[in-house]
Amino acid sequence: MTETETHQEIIEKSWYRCESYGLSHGTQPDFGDIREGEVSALVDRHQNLVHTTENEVLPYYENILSNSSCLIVLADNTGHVLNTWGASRFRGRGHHGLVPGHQWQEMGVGTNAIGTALATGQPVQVSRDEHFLRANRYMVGAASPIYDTQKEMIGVLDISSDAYLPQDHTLGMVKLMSLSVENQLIYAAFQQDHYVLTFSTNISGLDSHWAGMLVLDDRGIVVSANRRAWVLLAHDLALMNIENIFGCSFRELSQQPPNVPLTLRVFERYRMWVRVQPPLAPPLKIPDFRVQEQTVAAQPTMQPDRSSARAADIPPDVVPFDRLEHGDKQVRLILTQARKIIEKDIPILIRGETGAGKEILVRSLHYHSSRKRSTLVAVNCASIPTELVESELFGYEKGAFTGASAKGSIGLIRRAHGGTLFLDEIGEMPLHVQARLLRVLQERVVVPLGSSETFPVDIRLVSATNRDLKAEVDQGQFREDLYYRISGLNIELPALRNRADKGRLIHYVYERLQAESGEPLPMSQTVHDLLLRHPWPGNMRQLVNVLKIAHAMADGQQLQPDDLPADFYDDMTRRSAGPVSAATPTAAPAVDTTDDLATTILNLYTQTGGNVSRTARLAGVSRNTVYKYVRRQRD
Ligand SMILES: Nc1ncnc2c1ncn2[C@@H]1O[C@H](COP(=O)(O)OP(=O)(O)OP(=O)(O)O)[C@@H](O)[C@H]1O
Repeated sequence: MTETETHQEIIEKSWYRCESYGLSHGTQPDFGDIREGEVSALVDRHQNLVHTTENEVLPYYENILSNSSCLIVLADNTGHVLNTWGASRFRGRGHHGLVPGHQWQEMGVGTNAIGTALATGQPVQVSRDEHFLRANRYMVGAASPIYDTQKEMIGVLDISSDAYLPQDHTLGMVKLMSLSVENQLIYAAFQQDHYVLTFSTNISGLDSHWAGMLVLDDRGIVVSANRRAWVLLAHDLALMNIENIFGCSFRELSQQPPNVPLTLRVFERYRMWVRVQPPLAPPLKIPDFRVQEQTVAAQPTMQPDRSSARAADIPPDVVPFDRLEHGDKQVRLILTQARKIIEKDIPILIRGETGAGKEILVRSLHYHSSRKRSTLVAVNCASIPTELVESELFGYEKGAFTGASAKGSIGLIRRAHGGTLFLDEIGEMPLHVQARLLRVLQERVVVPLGSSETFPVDIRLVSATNRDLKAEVDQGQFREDLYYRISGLNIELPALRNRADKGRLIHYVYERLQAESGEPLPMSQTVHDLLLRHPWPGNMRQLVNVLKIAHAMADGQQLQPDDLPADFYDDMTRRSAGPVSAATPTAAPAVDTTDDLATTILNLYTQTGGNVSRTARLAGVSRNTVYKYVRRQRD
């Protein structure tokens, strides 16, 4: 939505969308069909958000809300209701659909406050006749999205009622409540060991949810900020030094008593009231140059896990360590080794085919290490243009070269200070950059481009490659001394097709996907067999993509072979025509056993109504092979 859009335009656009979804005014709402057991798993995954709303925000509105007949609804960012509070009269109308587990996206329910706020990313009020479906026209709703510090929408807060709601008042209140949830999430994540600076144009605003909020580490670097701060300061705040914002030294600011606000000029212009709250507990270590915390309001998307870290705490891009392996002894061994080594000052080099899960492994390793509170900086050396690799990695002084930012840059290596640096596709690093990296690893200091100053760094280094680096050393394309520096522990992550736990791993990935989409879908035995037999040249990445496509194609029905994409079968045909891949000389045969193949072919043959050509195409075998197995079955 653009800022200039009127309310009427927002509603009209939403109605258009509803028409394009094939809805008509008489359509009955479709709230999705999440099963009862899954509702509690859904709520569990968002317990931080639910808890914060219930305990930190709603009590402040109790007086106002207790006299009205409205219902407060919290939904996640897919429109699933997580919880409701308030009017029992309204709540009593069981048919209204505002109950945990029901999904309020426009696609199923038409224009409505939650769904339209989700679709536009903006607060919106939808009055009775503005609902697209007649079935919803008994109510009025006002909803406002909730964002995390990465500006990702994590949920929606809504006030709905079947009685009259004063429009401005209710929309204003729900906006304020969503800001309040955002602020509370930031507080909860940082107040223990960070400085929290609040600022506002007037002194009374300091206590309101409209105040800007900056989270500072103990050097005065901004590590997080609320949405108001971005609006009020209109600046890229990440990693800025507070001195550059308020023109006042961090020492001075941090020594200011928390209950005595002061006025300062922002960017040497506007005056603001500022208050600084020191950490509740003094920091144990001195972090440096941290990027924005990923833990704030992170939305875990996985099933409850068995690991020591609670699933609800694990960010969505981290696979719990004990879910990386599901019964493959080789993988278990390398995981055990890597977990021990990451705690020592020994670099790890991971070799593995593309998409085998190298980065996922590193994220999990970092997250389960003692450095989890510090930053993991993942750099794909192949994706940075050659001429920029050096400045990106090592940083630069202001004005170090034409086109350099006026502020200078600290570079990715220093960003990982106190944490982990992951250099993916290290084989792609140009030779002159390799020499510079070697010096950093030997001397443990970074010298930015155009500078003579040295900055000490404390990093754990993990590198990854899908090339044979030893061979590259022999050919003079990779420095031998660097090779030995980065390969303290050398591990090989096997290709998916060669993993002994392939079946269980496939199921785990599928379970994650179902949990993410909130739409459970059984998988037919034939699909399961086909997945097991596939050569997976793109490994885990390809598996995830294939499953996502199949899940979308299945339309809520059991996954069938026809739901799998065409190139999935192309791979199988290619494999049956020749060796799996030249890059995997040690590859085990992709077909697990002849029995599996026979079962798959016979199942497909039955499902296609005895169509030999389709069976051959779906199974990735020749027509003769199909005849052979069918005949064998008959005899
Ligand atoms: N153990 C796992 N469990 C669930 N999903 C996984 C796992 N490993 C990998 N994936 C999925 O596969 C995708 C690719 O994994 P990842 O990026 O770690 O591969 P990679 O080996 O680093 O690839 P490349 O060599 O291309 O950089 C991930 O985004 C994730 O979706």
